[in-house]
Amino acid sequence: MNLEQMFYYSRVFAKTFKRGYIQYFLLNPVYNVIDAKDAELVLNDSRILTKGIFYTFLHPFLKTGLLTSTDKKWHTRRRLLTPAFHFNILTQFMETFKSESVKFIKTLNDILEKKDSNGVISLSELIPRVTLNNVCETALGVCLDDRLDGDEYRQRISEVEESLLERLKNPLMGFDGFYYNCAEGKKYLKSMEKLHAFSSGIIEKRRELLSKEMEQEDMNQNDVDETNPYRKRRYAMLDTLLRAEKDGLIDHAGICEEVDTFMFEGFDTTSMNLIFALMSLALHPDMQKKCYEEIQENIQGDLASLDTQQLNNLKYLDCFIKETQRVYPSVPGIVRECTSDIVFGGKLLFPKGTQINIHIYDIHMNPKYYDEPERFNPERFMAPQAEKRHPFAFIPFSAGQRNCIGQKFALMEMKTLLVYVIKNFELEPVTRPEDFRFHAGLLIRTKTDIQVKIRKRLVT
Ligand code: HEM
Repeated sequence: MNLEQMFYYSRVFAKTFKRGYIQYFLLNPVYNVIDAKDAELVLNDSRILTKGIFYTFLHPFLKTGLLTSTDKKWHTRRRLLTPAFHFNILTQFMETFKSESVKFIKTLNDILEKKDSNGVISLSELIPRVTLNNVCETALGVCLDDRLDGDEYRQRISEVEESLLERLKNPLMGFDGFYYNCAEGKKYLKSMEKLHAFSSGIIEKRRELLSKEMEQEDMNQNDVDETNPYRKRRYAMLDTLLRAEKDGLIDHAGICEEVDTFMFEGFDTTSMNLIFALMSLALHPDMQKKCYEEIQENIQGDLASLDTQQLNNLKYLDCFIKETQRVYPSVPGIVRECTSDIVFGGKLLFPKGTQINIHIYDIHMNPKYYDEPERFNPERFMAPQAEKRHPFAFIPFSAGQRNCIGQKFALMEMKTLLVYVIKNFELEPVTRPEDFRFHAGLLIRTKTDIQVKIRKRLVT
């Protein structure tokens, strides 16, 4: 079975079985969750915080950073890193999100000015550059340049994903002994070297910048939060880790695994979400118009003073992004493993080793929670419809203790870019959902290049 068929048959199973169903992977039972009630039981259960076997395939790349670690290590790291995503820190990132958006608008204008331009742009090519720059400049505090080539990094990430997908296609490849002796496994380890060299370059650069900054500031006097002088000041993600290293709370290897994790989790997820949001805006001119009018109503003047409060006032845009995440969830499924025998609701026994595959995609497409689930309709996220819905029927960022630590970051970043694009351009469709098929993988993927046509917006 190829990866497109794998994606397709998972959907067929969901429609056929309606509640959960069981399969086997590498001799372990896999319980497939396609209902919000079951997802709630699993995601809220503190006995099931360990990630599934599939995540061990990522260990040579991410080692055991926040995404892949478990037990005490995960708790300690999550506690250490949570303050780095506090609202006060995120608001400081607005300036970067805005300047990256300005650069993106300039790129689009340059494309339009080219003599033979027909205004068609490849979102799949352009958007990942913006999101990788954003995560590097904010969470990691480093600008990409010739020494740190973002295009090369993205190329290596695609190779890693391809090698990992080979393991999904062929059950024999699931066994480490077999995989790492095959050409595919060797290629995977080779790509690792380049990726790790890239993240080490980032850490080295930030270490240099930080020590200069620390020399300049009087730590004892300035190391407090202005809003509460009794609390320690918060730092962005990599600075938090470098400071924790000084206090002996993490070592260099630990910092490397977290930087790899945040780069991997932080840019492609947001890219896919933005790509499908822009495609959906192009496909639905009426919704695009509503977003534009809302922006005009709430954000007067130019966008230089755009702030988080103004973004929060854009209620329709928020629903539009949610609907994009429902129909095109960047992470279509997540897997947990039972590390002991677990009984659910007094009747369902999951033996130790059971993999629990939570199909976010199928939960979002479940007609029990969404009328005409295939129809793209942002209004379904407005009150009172949204309030009546099961809270686990919409889980693009997962939920419970191991939910996405970067969700507020991602939403702020996406809203900022969308406001800039909608204010400056009108979008027309080029790629339509019927032109592509998804394939199974870590993220929602299609082989088709996703394109839209842009036209400069005439201010009326
Ligand atoms: C639209 C964008 C995003 C989506 C849809 C998304 C989705 C998710 C999901 C579903 C998970 C759970 C994964 C699992 O259990 O296997 C997750 C975890 C995680 N995400 Fe995100 N994510 C996004 C953006 C980000 C960003 C921008 C960052 C960092 C800057 C980030 C960092 C992480 C990390 C570190 C974890 C692991 C958390 C833990 O296990 O404690 N994500 N994300």
